Order: sequence, then structure tokens, then C-alpha cells
Amino acid sequence: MSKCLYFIFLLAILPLNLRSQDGYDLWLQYYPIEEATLRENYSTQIQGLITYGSGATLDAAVSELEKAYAGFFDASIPTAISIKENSLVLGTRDNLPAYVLPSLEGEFTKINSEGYIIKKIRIGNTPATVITAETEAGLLYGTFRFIKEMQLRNAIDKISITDSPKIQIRVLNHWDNLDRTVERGYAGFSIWDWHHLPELIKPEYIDYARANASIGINGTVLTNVNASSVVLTSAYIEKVKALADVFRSYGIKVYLTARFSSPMESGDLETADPFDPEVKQWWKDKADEIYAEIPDFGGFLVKANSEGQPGPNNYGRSHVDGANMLAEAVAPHNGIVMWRAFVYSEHDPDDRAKQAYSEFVPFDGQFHDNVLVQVKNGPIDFQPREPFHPMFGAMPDTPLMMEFQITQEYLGFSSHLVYLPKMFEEVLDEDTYVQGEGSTVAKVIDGTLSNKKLTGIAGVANIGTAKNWTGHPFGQANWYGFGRLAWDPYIDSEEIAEDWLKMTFSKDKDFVDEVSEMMLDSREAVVNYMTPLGLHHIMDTGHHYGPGPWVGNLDRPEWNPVYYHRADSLGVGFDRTTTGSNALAQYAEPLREKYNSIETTPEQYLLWFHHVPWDYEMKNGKTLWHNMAAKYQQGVEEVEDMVKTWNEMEEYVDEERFATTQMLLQIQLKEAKWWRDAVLLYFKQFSEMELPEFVPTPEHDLEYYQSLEFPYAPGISPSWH
Ligand SMILES: CO[C@H]1[C@H](O)[C@@H](O)[C@H](O)O[C@@H]1C(=O)O
Repeated sequence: MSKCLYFIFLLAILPLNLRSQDGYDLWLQYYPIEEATLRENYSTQIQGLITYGSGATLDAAVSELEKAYAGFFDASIPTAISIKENSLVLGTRDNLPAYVLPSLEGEFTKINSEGYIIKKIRIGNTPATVITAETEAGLLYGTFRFIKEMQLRNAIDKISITDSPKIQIRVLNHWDNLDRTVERGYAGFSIWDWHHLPELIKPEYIDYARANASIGINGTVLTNVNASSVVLTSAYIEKVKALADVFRSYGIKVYLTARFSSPMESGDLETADPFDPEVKQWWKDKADEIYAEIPDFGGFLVKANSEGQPGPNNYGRSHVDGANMLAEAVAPHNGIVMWRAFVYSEHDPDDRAKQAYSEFVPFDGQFHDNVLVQVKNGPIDFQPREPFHPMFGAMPDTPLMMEFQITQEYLGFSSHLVYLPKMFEEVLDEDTYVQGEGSTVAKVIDGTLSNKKLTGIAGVANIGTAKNWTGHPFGQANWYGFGRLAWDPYIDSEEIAEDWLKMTFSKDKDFVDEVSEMMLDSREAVVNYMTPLGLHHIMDTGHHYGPGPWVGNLDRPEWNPVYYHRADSLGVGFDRTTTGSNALAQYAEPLREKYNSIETTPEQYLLWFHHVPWDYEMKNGKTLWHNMAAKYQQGVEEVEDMVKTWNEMEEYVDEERFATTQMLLQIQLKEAKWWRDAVLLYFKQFSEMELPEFVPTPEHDLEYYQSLEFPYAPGISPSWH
């Protein structure tokens, strides 16, 4: 046999999922069902698809079922014209025939407008599986869930599932610029091809929508929060409309970022003062123009008076004044405004961590009903670990939405494997105590704590033109996991990891057990090798990749890592207690008291709240210095374990994704050591203590690490050069 023929022969006998693949299909892979009994069972259960109703969303659901069935069985899904034995019945409550409804009645009380019911019922004597919902979007979510059950190879013969999202607005935030660069994006360029829109509709747009709908994401903010007013010109509204037309069928609304000075830049006004009648009118007219093209346009996301962005403060007006003016413009069309609380203003604060709370909390209850205040998970900026943002719980009369960052700006870009749902879960589970024990961040976000009518959650996307969308193959899990937690902020990140692995790679139990553990551990590993014990923002400045704790010469104090760690001969850490910046006053009791004392502060937040002597004796009886070194060393060892685990997985994973992940893990290991050595050598100058012997002698001296340059970093928008 010639070499070439032999290769073709080999390919033919390889199980489909082991063939090299580029990861484009994400978790929506519909591999043939090889196990004979299951195959038989599933096909018996799907004797004929019958749909009731019409419309683009129903068509999208049917098309997905067709794709899935073709993948599972290498055949076209059988259809039926009337319900017969083991039909698969698809239709909203209003569209289903009346005789189907009695056996579903109780179920509808369990779901909300986007929820779904999947149930094996008897219609008379005829068994059938029904997927139904109040709305077409719910129907689509139910369809994806039904398909997922088969992707996971779960039994469907007695299926009975009802589920509804717990948060209403579940959006991705794309920090995509109109020139297609992506701020803090590490997976290529923006997928929005503005140049060829509105004419060219790329298949990627549809696959992007499918992926999002499959996890329940129902909105996308197309543009960077560091916004350009060009996107509000009529030429661009046409382009946005083309995307909205694609996404609508998948239950996804589009939103845009609104640059506050647009009336002056995109219009010809001389001011953008929110109290100026002409400015108000300009925004009303702009909203009318957008809604005339896109009747279900979601609304605006705004970054104002932060990092140089224009805003109401420029005119002596407040965030409420700015947000309410925009809210009035979109209100007649049922639009919303997501107003960001990430304010980072021109003046130097005594503690940057306090700023958002101080600027926003006094305005509680004054925002219009269609405004959500969007708050980052922690008070500084998407660090590997931060305590939860004290605004959560502190504004009972204002809808607060969560902003997570899926793209790994401070977590090793798309080079490091870090499973973020574990971190998101940690934040959501934190107890704010604002209404006594059990007042978790999740309950603030889903509105149950203060009975909010409008709820939301946003994730800064990690998506780009990379063949596999996210660069690192495991970056997909962070997109997937964000969607799952947006739908239900109470699910376990372990369950999410397992589902994702089974759909993305392999259902083999050994593989799933080992690799899900590796993913879960990766969250603490990155904290250990970058910023253990409450350290934060010691990344090199500008690009935020790699260590840079020594930087202290930038114009504003809080641009410098030395501002955050405050190392001196006495100790290290930021005193945010009553003797320091008193940032902890922004938390409710008993957290205030707990964080105020070095003994009761959880060690993971120690240096966030306290300036701690190098020889301070920690819970294990060893000094702070010893413990810090141990954490960095542990971080490196954890990555070594990840490398080992992955090396054992070759038999379960296709060649391309196996090798890519393997090479990336080597980079991660090298860089974990870089972090450990650079940071410990730097702090050693202050502690004046020896490195414990379990830390290998660093390969280079401190000067070497300080001289390393990172001349080209992806993900920095023009405004950051
Ligand atoms: C979009 O700007 C970003 C900026 O690149 C980033 O370094 C910081 O995390 O946060 C800003 C923000 O969230 O507005």
C-alpha cells in the first residue's frame, strides 16, 4: 500500500472525534452515535419531527435538529404531518394543538418567558416527546437542550426537563474597534467585518449566533466601550442592522456602545451636556433612527468619565443625569441603558478600590427604570482574585448587572489555561451580608434579594477570527461557562466543565474526571503563580502580561504596580483597614470587622486588606515570606501537574487540539516560573530574607527580568499605545 493510501485507510478507521480538527465547531459537535443500543433507542424515540407555528426562530430550531440528527445518524431527520407514535413535537404553547396541552398544564407554571419544557407525554394513547415554551426563543433553547441530552448520551425515553433563565439580560461585550482590532483580545481580529457589511453575511455570524443561543446568551454589544461615535452614523446603522437580522432568529438582540460626545462628533452640536435640550433631542432622534431599522435593538452600553472617555461630569452633571438622558431616548422603544460603574477618573484617588462605590451608591434609586448599572466583579480590575465589589448589595433600589471578563487580560491572555467559571462561581457565591447571612452576590444579580424587575450579566468576550474562535482550545470553556452561569448563577462549575469536555472532546469517564479536575485546579494555580495571598495588579503595565511589580515611574500613582503592593522593609500589602484607606467600610458587617483584623481576614485576601510584616506568623506557623514563596512554588507545581495530566490524554483527543494544548501548557509552565522567580527576587530586596530551599535557584537575576521587553502585545487598542 502506498503511504498515501495507508494514511487514508488510517483516517477511515479513526473514530471521528480523534481526527484532527481545528475546534471551529466549539461544543456543537454532533458525532455519530456509535453504541448500537443507544443508537437504536434514540432513533426509536424520534420517529417523526412535527412543528407547529412558523417563523425564523422556529426554522433555526429545526435546522439545528436537522444538523444534529444528520451528525448522530448520518441520515435526514424523519418528519411527520400529524402526531403519531414517538413523534418529536415542537411548538410554542399558543401554537400547539389544544389536545396536546392538558398533559403539560402544570409544567407551564414552572417556566418564565424564555424557559422551556421537554417532556415525554401521552397524547391519548400515543407517546410523543414535546418541546414547548411560551416564546419562540424558549423553544430554541429547549431544542438545544434536547440536542445536548443526546450529545451527552443521556436517556431520552422518559425525558422530563423544565428550565428557565434566572437572569434576563445575558450579554457578551465585545471590546471590538471598527478597524477590527480588539482591545484586550487575544484571538485574532474582530469577527465583525464592517468593511463588507451589510452585503456580506459570513457563515461565522450564524455559527456565532448558534453557539450563543445554545447556552442562552440573548444579547451582544458589538462595539468597544472605549467607543467610536462612527458606529452611530447611518452607514454603520445599516451594517448593524444586517447583523441584527441574522441574530434575531437566534433570540439575540444587538446593542451598541454610545460615546457620550457623539452629538458633537457624529452630529454637529457644540456640547454633549445631558441637560441641553438639543442634546436630548439628538439622542432621541438617533434612537428613533436606529429603531426604525432595528425594531428590537437592545439599547446602549456606556463607559463615561473613565480612563479619558467623555461623560456627564465634563459638564458638571452626574452619572444619573447622563444615564437617564439616554434612558429617555430609548424608553419609547423598550430599550435599556447599561451604564458602567468602572469609573477611573482623572483625579488621583487615595484608594482606587473605593472610587466606583463613592461615585454611585449615593445615587441609589435615582436611575430610570430602564437603566442597569454594570459593575465589574471586583473593585479594582479583573484581577486573578479580588474580593467581590462592595457595590453588590449596596444599591437595593438600582438594578446592578455583573460584568465578568472572559478574555484573559490579567490571566495570561490566550496562552494560559485558566478555567474561569470556577472564579465566576467563587464571586457569585460570596456573601454580601447586606440582608443577613445568605445575601449572596448571585442573589443581587438575579434580583431575588431586593426584588429587582430588571436583571443582567455581561461577559467581555474572548472571541476573534482565530480558527477556533478563542485562541486557546480551552478558552472556549470560558465562553461556554459564562453562558451557563448567566442562565443559572447557581450551577456548579464542575458540572459545566464536565458537560463542556464531553461535548468538546470525549465522553470517556477517565478523560472527563482527570481533565475536569485539571480545569478546576487551574483557577487556583494562576492565582498562586501570579498574585497569591491578596496581591494584585503587579502585572507589567500597559499590556498586563507577565510580572512587573517594580514599575513605579508612571505619571499617575495608581498606574504603578508599586502602588498596589506597597512593599517596604517592614512588609507588603495595601492597608485598606480603618488605619489605612478604610475601603473595607464599603462592605456590610460582619465583613467589615472580619477584614479589619489581620487574624480574621481570609489568607486569600490578606495583602488586599493589610500591610503585613514579612516575618508575620501565619496560620501554619511559618512567616509571611515563607508562605509567599510557597504559594509561588505551588503555582509552578500545579502547572507541572497540568502538563502531566494532559500528556496522559493523547488517546482521547484529536491530534491538532492535543498538540496545541500541549505546547501552550509548556508556555504556561515556563511563564509560571518566570512569574515566581521575578516576583520573589523583587520582594526579596525588601524582606531581606533568603528564599526557602524548596524554591529552585532562579535561572536569572532580577535585573534580567526587569530588562525583559514585550514590544508587541496583542489586544492593545490604539488608545493604549
Ligand atoms: C476597555 O478598556 C479597558 C482597559 O483596556 C482595561 O485595561 C481595563 O481592564 O478596563 C478598561 C475598561 O474596562 O473600561
